[in-house]
Formats: sequence, C-alpha cells, structure tokens
Amino acid sequence: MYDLLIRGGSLVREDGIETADLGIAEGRIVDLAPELDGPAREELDARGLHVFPGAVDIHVHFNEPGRTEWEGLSTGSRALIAGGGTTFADMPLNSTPPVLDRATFEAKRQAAERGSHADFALWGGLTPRNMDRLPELAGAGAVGFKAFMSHSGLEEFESPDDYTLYEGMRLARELGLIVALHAESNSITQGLSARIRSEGGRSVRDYLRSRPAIAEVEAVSRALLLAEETGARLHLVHLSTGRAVTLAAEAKARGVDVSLETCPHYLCFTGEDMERLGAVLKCAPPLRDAGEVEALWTAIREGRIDTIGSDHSPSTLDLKERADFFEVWGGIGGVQSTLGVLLTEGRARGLTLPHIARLLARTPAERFGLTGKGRVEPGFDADLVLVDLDAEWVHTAEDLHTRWKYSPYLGRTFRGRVRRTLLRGQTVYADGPHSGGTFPTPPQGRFLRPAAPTPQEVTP
Ligand SMILES: NC(=O)N[C@H]1NC(=O)NC1=O
Ligand SMILES: [Zn+2]
Repeated sequence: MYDLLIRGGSLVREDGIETADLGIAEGRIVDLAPELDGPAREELDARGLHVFPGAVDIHVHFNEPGRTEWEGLSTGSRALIAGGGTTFADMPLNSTPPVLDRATFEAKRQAAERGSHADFALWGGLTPRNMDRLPELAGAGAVGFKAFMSHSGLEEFESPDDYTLYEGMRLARELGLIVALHAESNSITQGLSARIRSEGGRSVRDYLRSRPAIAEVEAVSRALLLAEETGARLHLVHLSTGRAVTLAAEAKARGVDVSLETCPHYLCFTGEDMERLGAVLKCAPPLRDAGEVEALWTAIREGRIDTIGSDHSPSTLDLKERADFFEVWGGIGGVQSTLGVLLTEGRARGLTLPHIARLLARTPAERFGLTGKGRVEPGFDADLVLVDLDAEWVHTAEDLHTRWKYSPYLGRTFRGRVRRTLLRGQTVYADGPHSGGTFPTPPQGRFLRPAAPTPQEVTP
C-alpha cells in the first residue's frame, strides 16, 4: 500500500524525461514505473506536469534568531517551497549571535525545527574568534564552515586573515567538512572604497568601482592555493566573473577539491541594472557587465559551474533606503525565484531540464552529504516539485512569501510555474489564489546532518 501515487508526470531524471508513475511510502519514493497498480491512500494526477527534484538551496540567510525582522525561518522557507525548493542550508550570519559554537548552533537548530517548512542544514562560521570551536560545530552537525575573505558587512562576523584561513582549512580538512568562501580581497575592496569615499564617491557607479573583478579573481586564486596546500574541501560561493570560474575549474582539473557556485542575480542583471534599480540589486560581489553574464552562462552550459544558490539576504526597508549607496544593505531577496530563472533564462540558453535539476538539486545534495535528497529515484525522499512548463506568468509582489515584498524579479515574465511542492511525500505548497493558506501547521522541516564524505571524495 502506497501512501501516495503520483500518476503520469514527466519525471526529470538524470538521463532525460520519462513519463511514469511514482509510488511513495513513508516519505520516500519506493517505486517508479510506467504504470503502477497501487493500492494507494491517495492519488495525484500529474499528467501534463514535469516532476523535478525539490531544489536544495545551499546558500540562504534567513537571519533567525536575532534578525528575524530581516527575513525569518518561517517566511524564508515558505518562499523557498513556493519557488520549488525543499531543502536549504542557512548561513551562520546574519542571524545574531552568529553561529560560531555549539550553543549558537543549537539555538538556530531549535528555531528552525519550530519554524521551517523545508528540511534544513546549518552552516557554522569560521572567523578569527572561533577557531577552537570548529570541532564542536562539526559535532553538532554543521554542513561546513563559512568564511568571508572581505568584510562581511557585520562587525560580529570577522574575516580571517590568510594565516587564520590556512589553519582553518587544515582543521576543516581533518574534520571532513567543506569551507565555503566569500572570495573578494579585503585589502583591494577596503583600499578602493576608502579612496573613492575620500573623493566624495557615494553612487552606485562608485560602489561598483570599489569592487572590481580583480578583487574576486585575486581572492579566488589565493583560496585555491590554500585549498591545494591544505587538502581542504572548498566551496566558492557566488562567483561573479568568468575569470574566477576559469581559475577554479583549472584547479579542479588538477585535483583541487573545489565546487563552484553562482547565483541567479549574476545571471540576470548587470551593473547598469544596479544603477537603474538601485538598492534592490545591491550585492557583493557586485553585478558585472553583459560579457560576464554570458561568460557565466557559458560556464554553466559547459559544466564548469556545479551549483546555483540564491544567496537570499534581504533586510528591513530602512537599511535599503539610504542616500549613500555604500551604506545600503548589500543582499538580494531571491530565494523564491531560482528555479523560475533557470526554467526561463536557462532554457532559453539551451540548458536541458536534467541539467537544471542537477545544478539545483542533485549536485548540492551530493556535495554536502545530504543523503536521500536531490533526485527523483526510488530510495530518495519524495521531495518533489510539480511544474507546468508552459505556464507563462508575470511575477508580482503578491506572489512573494518572503517577509518583505521586494525582489529584483518583480515585473519579469517567467515561463514555468510551480503548481505543487511535496516534502517527504506531503504537499507543503499548492499554487492558487489562496496559496498563502496552504502551508501546513506545524511546519514540517527537519534538521539534516551531513553524511561523512565517501572515501573517493576524500583527497589523499
Ligand atoms: N552578510 C551577507 O548576507 N552578505 C551577502 N550579501 C551579499 O550581497 N553578498 C553577501 O555575501
Ligand atoms: Zn551569502
């Protein structure tokens, strides 16, 4: 007896699209065949819809506890599942206190167990202050350690210098956990900012000038050297330039254990858009030019970029409404739009559906040891997204489930609409005029502890 039988969906599998039934029991996919007999407690007609694995967004800032007014685990996870995600990994900042030891980790875990509508993993921080706490963070179940090579924007989350990063990577390697790096040079970005500000620079263009591509390229190359030397597993978050991608891909080809992430905003917008739209698009690294956007799409198409995370990092409106662009909070609200961007812009550039599923679900799940996540296959959790690929729609503020109803994607036309999201076989989101009311109470999200890397993944 199945708990649920999903009939006739076009399943997005590794080797292509296959129309078949899915039998689900105890939260898992147990059978997959052209026609299943049942019986089942419930049936769902998915004919005409594509069935994707729920997206695994390895890079979000939901900011709870401490800055829940910026986003929050409940609102953030609702937006995630409405956009086709079922798992996220929350960054150790901008929640406050930041996650730097076991106590702060447990506090966030408890908050997420109460409030999250999606399954979740949690990052710990790597800063000069908590090097002695990395083992206890690993013991608590951290998915990895996040560090900023440039200023994080928050005083309480300090950047490691090269020595600290070197020691931190050695320790992370011993603990078997990935180090995720925001790779921009502190020295270059701070130096340029100071000079530009002393000359009176306050505009978007001035901000863009303060964080040139070389700041990313230099930091990425230093991070790769340190990872190569220490044998640490490295994840480069939000890469924004073709040159940084090339350096990282070359390092990977010679055996450095590195994964590459970019974000939808680097694929959709340019510095000129930032000048036009302002605060809603402020981010670091900043947006680049159209040539970089195309270089990133080419790198995705050719398989050099592994994952796409949203880097969802909104704030309250007052922090977005500053005359001095350097003082505007840097962070984009985009957690609900990642699948939409890939289905629209990605497909327009020739990405296949299995490739999109790999970028958003399978690869992040495998890379971060989130066993049972990321694939539409027997044995995997029934974390599924039913999508009407032909539906064309214009994104409005009413669609947003985030705490603040702003997003750079408002007014944009998307092709492909999420009709339903299932988490471990349970419908947690259904599209419709009153979709705000369909989220289950209590929230169903569960904590995920990363599995140890498989032996072949461990660098000798
Ligand atoms: N602290 C924080 O969320 N920073 C993020 N925002 C952004 O635009 N880039 C980041 O790294
Ligand atoms: Zn981030």
